[in-house]
Amino acid sequence: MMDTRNFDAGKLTLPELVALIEYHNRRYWELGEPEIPDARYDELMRALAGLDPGNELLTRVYAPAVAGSGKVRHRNPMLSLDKAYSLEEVLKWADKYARTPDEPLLVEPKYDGISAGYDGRILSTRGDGELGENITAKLPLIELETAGYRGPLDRPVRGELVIRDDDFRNLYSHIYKKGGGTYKNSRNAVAGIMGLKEIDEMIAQKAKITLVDYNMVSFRVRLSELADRWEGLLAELAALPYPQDGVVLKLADTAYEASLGSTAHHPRGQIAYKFTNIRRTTKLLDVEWSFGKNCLTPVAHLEPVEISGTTIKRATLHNVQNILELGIEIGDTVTVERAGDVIPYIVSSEPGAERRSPLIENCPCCGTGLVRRGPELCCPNPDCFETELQRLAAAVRNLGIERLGEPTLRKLMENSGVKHLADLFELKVMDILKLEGFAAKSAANLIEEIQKARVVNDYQLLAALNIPNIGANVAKVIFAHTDFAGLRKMNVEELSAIPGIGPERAQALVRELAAQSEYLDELLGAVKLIHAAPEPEERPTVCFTGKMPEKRSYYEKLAEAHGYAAADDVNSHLSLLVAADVNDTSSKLKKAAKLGIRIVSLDGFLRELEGAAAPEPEEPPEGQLELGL
Ligand SMILES: NC(=O)c1ccc[n+]([C@@H]2O[C@H](COP(=O)([O-])OP(=O)(O)OC[C@H]3O[C@@H](n4cnc5c(N)ncnc54)[C@H](O)[C@@H]3O)[C@@H](O)[C@H]2O)c1
Ligand SMILES: [Zn+2]
Repeated sequence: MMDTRNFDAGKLTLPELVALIEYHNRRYWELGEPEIPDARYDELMRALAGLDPGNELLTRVYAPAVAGSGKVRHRNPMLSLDKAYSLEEVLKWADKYARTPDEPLLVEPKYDGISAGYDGRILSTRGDGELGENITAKLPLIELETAGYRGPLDRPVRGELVIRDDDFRNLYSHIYKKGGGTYKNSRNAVAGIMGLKEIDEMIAQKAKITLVDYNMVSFRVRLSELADRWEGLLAELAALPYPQDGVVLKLADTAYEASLGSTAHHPRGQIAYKFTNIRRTTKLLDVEWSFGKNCLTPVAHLEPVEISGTTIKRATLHNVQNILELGIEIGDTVTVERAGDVIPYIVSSEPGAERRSPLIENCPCCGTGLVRRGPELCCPNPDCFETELQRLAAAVRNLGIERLGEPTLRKLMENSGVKHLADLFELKVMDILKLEGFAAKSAANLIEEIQKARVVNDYQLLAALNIPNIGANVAKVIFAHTDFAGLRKMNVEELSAIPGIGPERAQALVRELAAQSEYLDELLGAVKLIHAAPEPEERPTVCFTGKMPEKRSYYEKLAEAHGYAAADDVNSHLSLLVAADVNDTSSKLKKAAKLGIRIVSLDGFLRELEGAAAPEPEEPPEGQLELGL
């Protein structure tokens, strides 16, 4: 294979171009790990268009793999967009179709996620443009945003599935995907989450996905004004809290736009201006290992470089595995990406003339030999000061104690013998006054804040134990099934049976609850616990019977996501029996009929969950469903 990164697109032969494009398609769409910036990829596409205008690679529409329940045929194809990389190219496109210099145009954000359509009943992805993937089951996790509305997906719409920048910062940038590593950007995270088969995994990953209507933000501009307003429009769009990789321009006269028709690849009356400056190359000056609550995170120090208006000096390298995979060393030339609001990160590297390894063997704090845990490098010393500080700071955040940041915690640990959360509750105003920078009033306020946190939700306290992958949301799921005393008695098997927990979390919980048992006793003695989670019995119960297209557990989790409790047996307390085949003669069906329990078909139940009162669809050919958009 030729060099896949350093090529001169204009000098490649046709077979070389095709091979390179196919290679990068695979990296981008199947692996979610592009090796080159989009603009470089599009250089290849342009070269191909020059050499072989009829090549089918030019018109093929791709989509990331998602876990759906079947194919959906779009009534109107969902196409891609033609691309431009400069204002000149945009103006050239507009001049071609404008009927007068004042032709009205719409300027919209180019949302960077997965294209999807909802017809009021079925949610599907773009897929290859004609056949999409049915992802209706994921509806409960998706919120619609359109002009003046944010809420459940309750109307037909075509738009982009994205993770809002604020949600990404809060939820996803720290989440580890299956098999290690974090989601590097919002687009990868949407694709990753939508690729999960089990809805409980999505819930456990706190999936929060927004379907933005393409029309939600749309500036109307005359062609004659476009050049003058261009920079201002870009700035205004960039300030919106959505991941974007460009700007979409459309002819505003929809009838005229439609009359121009489409190529097999894109509508003629629309074009995407793609940002090209989200990736820059610079030099890796050093790697600093910063402490986290469990492990060390490598942070790259860079020769300052400007990316879309911001000077970047640091970028995350995620973890040691990522460093090894990138083959990165200090002194290398690195490509840095800053997409949306995400912490800048390094995409690739080229060896520098003088290079040295960024890896370390001993803890920079306590000198203990570091160990690998999955993709991470961790200090195994339970008394390592910096690690303890991070764990305490995380616990303080979980309890929502205000005014107690890392610098103050550091001083408290250094001067007042504080080690754990429980020690904080023992602090007196005098202890705070001893620290530099505290007056009587602020010391008293801080103590008051700390004391307030003694009344605490059980899920906050569990999250404060810093057990890997057991955050507040997962803890809430657990306490919907048990309380703290119950939890401490549960074994791996019982815990794994809780939807959304699974064997790995269950093992970590059992191991850590035992390891931290003494500390936990002390902590429980110091706080007043609130058990606010709903009792499972209060929820309507549902039982499933018969052979279903997906695993039974899948439907149970879906039901649970809608507030049902799943039941294994039919008894008089059951609210609902869902049958794959209502005409079956299973004992569950007979029993339910005898007890007068409501029985519904699986399809009927799924529709109830979606809240759509649409009539039973006619059986479509080859299991394909028609999408009415
Ligand atoms: N870097 C790589 O190695 C590599 C490899 C393959 C593909 N790619 C990138 O993927 C692109 C091809 O993907 P694509 O065909 O999905 O194109 P695209 O995603 O760049 O643009 C088309 C899509 O934009 C979306 N869109 C967002 N906002 C919109 C709005 N306001 N109005 C209408 N549509 C809107 C729609 O989903 C539409 O299908 C290439 O141009 C390239 O940039 C990169
Ligand atoms: Zn250490």
